[in-house]
Amino acid sequence: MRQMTRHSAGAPERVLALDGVRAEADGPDGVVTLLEDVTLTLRAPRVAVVGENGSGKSTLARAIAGLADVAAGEVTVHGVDAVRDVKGLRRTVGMVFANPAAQAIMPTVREDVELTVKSLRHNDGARLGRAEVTARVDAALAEHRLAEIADRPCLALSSGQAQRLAMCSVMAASPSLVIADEPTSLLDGRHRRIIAERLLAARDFQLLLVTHDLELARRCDEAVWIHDGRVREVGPAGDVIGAYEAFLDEAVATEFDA
Ligand SMILES: Nc1ncnc2c1ncn2[C@@H]1O[C@H](COP(=O)(O)OP(=O)(O)OP(=O)(O)O)[C@@H](O)[C@H]1O
Repeated sequence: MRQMTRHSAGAPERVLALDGVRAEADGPDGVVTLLEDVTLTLRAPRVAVVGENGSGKSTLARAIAGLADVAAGEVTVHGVDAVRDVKGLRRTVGMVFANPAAQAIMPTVREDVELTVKSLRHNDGARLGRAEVTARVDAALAEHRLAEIADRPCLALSSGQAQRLAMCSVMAASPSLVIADEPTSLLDGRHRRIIAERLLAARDFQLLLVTHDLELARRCDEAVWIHDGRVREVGPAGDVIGAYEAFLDEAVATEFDA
């Protein structure tokens, strides 16, 4: 098989860097700041993002994927300017959203995966041949245990099946950064473990995993704790998750003492 342009050969070093990032949104009472002064340099292959509800984790993920209003600062994803180079970013980043129902574009499962595979190019810019597209789609469907429901309408999928399809379509594009926002939240026990193992075992992309599953987060190499729109801690996953758990224990204890 020929080398695909989106695989890592000749790709820049996998560094995810944010420098002084402020993200904003238009609220009912004017502009609100969702992230403030976020500066991070992440080189680890698997990075977890943790923090309480509303702390800014999804906003951080969206800022890296070019989907948030970055009002100040720089975001660089594997050498691509994520604020200005939308086309380059599309080739580099794959994002699995927290709400997978919003992610499927095409009528059926197979067509949705096929849409992604058809967008791939060989190093020389050539499109994939029909047989190659079919082979890749079949392989992706089998890998994500979707082959049996390949011809089912996307709108008829259960939440967990939709989440697996979202993951399959994203992975089929061979992005060098996969951002997964709560990718296992809707899955049953078996598929939660399968998807988690696959994400953690992967070596052909950098993973940014937004999760409330602290056991999963602990298994990443590095972690970022977001608190109130700012980076509270960043470092080895065990250390950061330990500090976050201690914070949660204290918060819960205070709640019951009051
Ligand atoms: N468009 C918007 N307008 C106003 N506020 C917003 C907007 N988008 C997000 N927010 C607010 O920004 C904060 C951060 O949201 P975000 O979705 O990033 O949190 P999160 O850490 O991912 O939370 P969760 O764990 O609940 O998914 C929240 O208080 C949210 O209500």
